[in-house]
Parts: sequence; C-alpha cells; structure tokens
Amino acid sequence: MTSVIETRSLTKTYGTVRALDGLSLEIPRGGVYGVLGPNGAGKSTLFRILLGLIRPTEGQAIVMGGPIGDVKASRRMGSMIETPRFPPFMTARQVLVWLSTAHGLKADSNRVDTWLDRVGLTGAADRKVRGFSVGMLQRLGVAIALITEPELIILDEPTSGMDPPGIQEMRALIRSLSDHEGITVVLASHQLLEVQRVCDRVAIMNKGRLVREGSVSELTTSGERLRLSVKPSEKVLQVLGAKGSKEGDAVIAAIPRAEGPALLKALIEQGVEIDEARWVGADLESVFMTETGSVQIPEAIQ
Ligand SMILES: Nc1ncnc2c1ncn2[C@@H]1O[C@H](COP(=O)(O)OP(=O)(O)OP(=O)(O)O)[C@@H](O)[C@H]1O
Repeated sequence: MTSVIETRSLTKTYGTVRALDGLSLEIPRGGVYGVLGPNGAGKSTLFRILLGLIRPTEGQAIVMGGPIGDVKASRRMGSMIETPRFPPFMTARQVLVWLSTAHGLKADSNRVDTWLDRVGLTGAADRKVRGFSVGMLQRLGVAIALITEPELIILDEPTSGMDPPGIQEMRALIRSLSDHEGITVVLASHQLLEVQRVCDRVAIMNKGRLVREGSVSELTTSGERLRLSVKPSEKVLQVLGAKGSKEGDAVIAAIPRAEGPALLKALIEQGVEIDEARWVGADLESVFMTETGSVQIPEAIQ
C-alpha cells in the first residue's frame, strides 16, 4: 500500500493533557479518508502536526514521502483548517489572484476560472466575500487548497456550519476531487452519516489513540445482523439464546452471514412462520459509539 501519510507513535502533550497518545496510522494514496472521534479526540492536533503548524512531543510523521515541514513535500499538499476568513471587501476572484500570487504562482484569468469552476463558484466569482454563506466560504477555502495542484488535501470539518444543500455540494466536490482528479482527500468530521457517504476508509480516534481503522464497508458489514419478522417470536428467541434480541416486533439475530441459511432452515423445521428475513448493516454511527463509548448528537440538530 503506498501511503500519503504515515505516523509512528505520534504523541503531543499540553501540560498534563495527552492530545495525541502514541498514534500510529497509515493513510493510503487515493480515495477519501475520514478521521473521526469525539470532541477532544486529537483530530485537529493530528492535522496541525501533519501540516507543520505544531511540533509533536514524540514520534514521527511522514507526509507525501517527507518529514513534517519538508518544503518539497508540503508543496504537494493543500489544506483547509476551520472555516477560512478573507478580507471582506475582496471578491472570490481577487482572493484567488492574491493568494496564488503570494504562492508565487501565475494567476491568469483562465486558471482562476478553472479553480472557481472546480468548486462551483463561477456564478459568485465577482461577488465580495462579505456576502458569502459559510458553504461558499468553505468552497473558496477548498479552491485555495487546490491552487498549488496538490496530490493530497487535508480538510478539517469541511461541512461544519453548512445547511443540507451545502453539505451535499461539498460531498459532491470532495468525491469529484478524488474520483476525477485523483487527489487523496483526508478529512475530519463529526457528521457520521456524511462520512459514511463520502469516505472510503476511516480511522476512529479516542483520547489521542487510534481505536479502529478500516474501509467503511468493512466496518459497517462487520456489525451486520439478521432482522427477522417471525411468528412466534418467543420460539425464535429461544433458539437464538444470547445471540437473539427484540427490536420492536422483529427479532435480531447477531450471527455471521454464513450461519443465516442454517438458522432459517432450523426455524422452518420448527414450524416458525417467517414473513421477512434481511441483513441489516451497522451504520458508522453505531460503530463509532461502540468504539468510543460516545453519545452522538443526531445530525438533524447539529
Ligand atoms: N493549544 C492547546 N493547549 C492546551 N490543550 C490543547 C491545545 N490544543 C488542544 N488541546 C487539548 O488537546 C485535546 C485534543 O484536542 P483536539 O482539538 O486535537 O481534538 P479534536 O478531536 O480536534 O476535537 P474537536 O472535535 O472538538 O475539534 C483536547 O483535550 C484539547 O483540549
């Protein structure tokens, strides 16, 4: 696996607080990678270290093949940490020209138009950023992260403060950067449903440590259960013993997929009436809660 980021026993302490506690993580090249964790898990600390903004207390990180702060490696990455702020009197186009010039890059109008188009801001190119919504500011932030044509971009909470249409647009933008432009995207988010929709792989952190890592499909199918609408349900619960539980009118069988056919055969032989039997995946939220012991605020009221 070629990795864009590799950390080894990364530790960061602030006085007695261990923001990162021996974190070893490998993020593969390609795809969208989510870093999840409850408040204070250490996600922003990790990103700040990777971007060379703060130094680790112990441990190492290799980003785009170079040590932290390596100038050549940092040219191959872009980032957006928190909702960006720009001079309010500038237009989106002026912000892009200003910042690309500051990076020593040519900012002819064709290039600027391309950047604006990539993030869906063509129609707002000549509007002052003072009137921009949070979503538009975040998209302009992504455009800026892209001006050096990076192979990797790191986004801390790219959808925070956005309304549902804004979130949907950001999701499409992130997927398109990965799918059509081959850019590896690493993001931190609290919005688990969003992460499940947009990410290919995730790392779940808690108290500065890695508690789970894997592809979204691996993590969600490993918690798969068989949901049965059956009569009489008491008999089925008896057959299942500790592996069975009730969820409303249905019986949930916590068994591996391979055991499904044998269970159904046994139930039929015992005269159980089966109306429906279907596999239901665990969602990322339940995996997250199991791994971190957290209570997640529903996205609808975030
Ligand atoms: N500059 C700092 N000084 C002291 N403590 C800090 C500092 N930065 C972070 N911390 C502490 O380190 C821990 C990890 O914080 P961090 O911001 O990395 O977590 P996070 O996962 O990004 O949280 P959130 O989801 O709330 O943004 C927290 O306990 C935080 O209070």
